[in-house]
Amino acid sequence: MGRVGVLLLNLGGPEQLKDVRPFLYNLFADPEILRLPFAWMQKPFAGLISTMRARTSRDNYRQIGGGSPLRRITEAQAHALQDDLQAKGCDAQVYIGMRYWHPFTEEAVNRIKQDGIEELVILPLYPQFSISTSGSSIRLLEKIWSEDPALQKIKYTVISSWHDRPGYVQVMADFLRQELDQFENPDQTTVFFSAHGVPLSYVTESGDPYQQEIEASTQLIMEALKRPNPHILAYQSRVGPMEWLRPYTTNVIAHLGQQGVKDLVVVPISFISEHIETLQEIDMEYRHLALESGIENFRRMPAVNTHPDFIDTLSEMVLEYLDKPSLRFSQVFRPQKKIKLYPQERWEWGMTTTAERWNGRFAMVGFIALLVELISGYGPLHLAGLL
Ligand SMILES: C=CC1=C(C)c2cc3[nH]c(cc4nc(cc5[nH]c(cc1n2)c(C)c5CCC(=O)O)C(CCC(=O)O)=C4C)c(C)c3C=C
Ligand SMILES: [Fe+2]
Repeated sequence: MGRVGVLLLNLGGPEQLKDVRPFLYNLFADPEILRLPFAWMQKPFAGLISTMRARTSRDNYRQIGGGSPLRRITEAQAHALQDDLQAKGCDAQVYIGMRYWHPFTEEAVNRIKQDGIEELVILPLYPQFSISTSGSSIRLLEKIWSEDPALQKIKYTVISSWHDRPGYVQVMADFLRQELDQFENPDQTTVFFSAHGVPLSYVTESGDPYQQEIEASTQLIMEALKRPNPHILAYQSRVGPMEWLRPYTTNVIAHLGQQGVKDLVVVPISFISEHIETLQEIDMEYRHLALESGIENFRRMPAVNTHPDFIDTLSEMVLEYLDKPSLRFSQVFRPQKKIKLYPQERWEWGMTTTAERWNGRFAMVGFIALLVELISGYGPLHLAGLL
């Protein structure tokens, strides 16, 4: 076996309040997160939306100490995984590649190259695959690989999804059981699985397997729990005006309260590390909503973070994939079709409907450009980095 590397992929999070806007810009500049009909719109829109969201987002990060703990936890996971692999006889180097903040994926790939890694296991730290998370990171790697012949010499494999790995399911069930045992009536407590949402069209139009994988994980965890608790699944963290996967966590919590549910344990199903969605959204916003709605005992299951059983699952997975035939970037799920936001049109001269429509669009672009400048103090060309 040549020099082995493991590349952990994650989203990244702002470490300080001043990082929030540029972090949001990176996130919204990704077409896998925010889909626009024309590529040239992406950067100006990312500038606009990141500026508009920055204040709310900063307030939320302020409430959890002024930044995301994601980097610290992912680094601790990487160290623990490296030690565990070593203990199992595999001398691997573990790297972290974040999609939207430091340490960026590009930095990790440079280190992998410098270290002369010959065999690489690529492991997204999202148990369930989504176009917007693992998919986006893998697309980026595919692009970096296609531009660098030195990388093409590395034997790599991708673990694109691990939502049904028995070790992951078991550790989630064990964590849930421990949390339930804190209640007076553990078997009657309602188990509330809360997953990060995605826009509905990702699933219905692009075939994102995310919802199906979330539902499968939920089912498997309940089976491994071997308890009779009522359980429900909902989706949190909706951003923007589009419809996202339903039901929404906020609606379900309020409804359960109205129905007389008193004991509720929230399981953050799509997260394996603590971050803003667990520490602020669930622990603060949803707790407040639950108590207001009549729920008396509200607890949240902690994320598995660096628990030895979880790290053991990760290292077993890495060792297994080193022995398997490799999964190439091109074999990872791709959207079945790009969402068409605008119908295809054929140009006609004269005062036709098509001309009217295009006039309207150009006027809208001009209006948005004006708004961008008013809100951010920079023109769209500045935000796009062209001036
Ligand atoms: C399974 C995990 C995640 C999915 C699916 C996902 C999709 C998704 N997210 C946004 C928008 C935002 N996400 C933000 C932060 C954030 N999201 C995830 C995970 C998933 N996102 C993580 C791990 C984080 C980082 C958290 C941290 O601690 O810093 C944010 C920024 C925070 C905020 O302002 O709320 C946004 C915005 C979209 C649009 C989307 C699917 C298309
Ligand atoms: Fe997100």
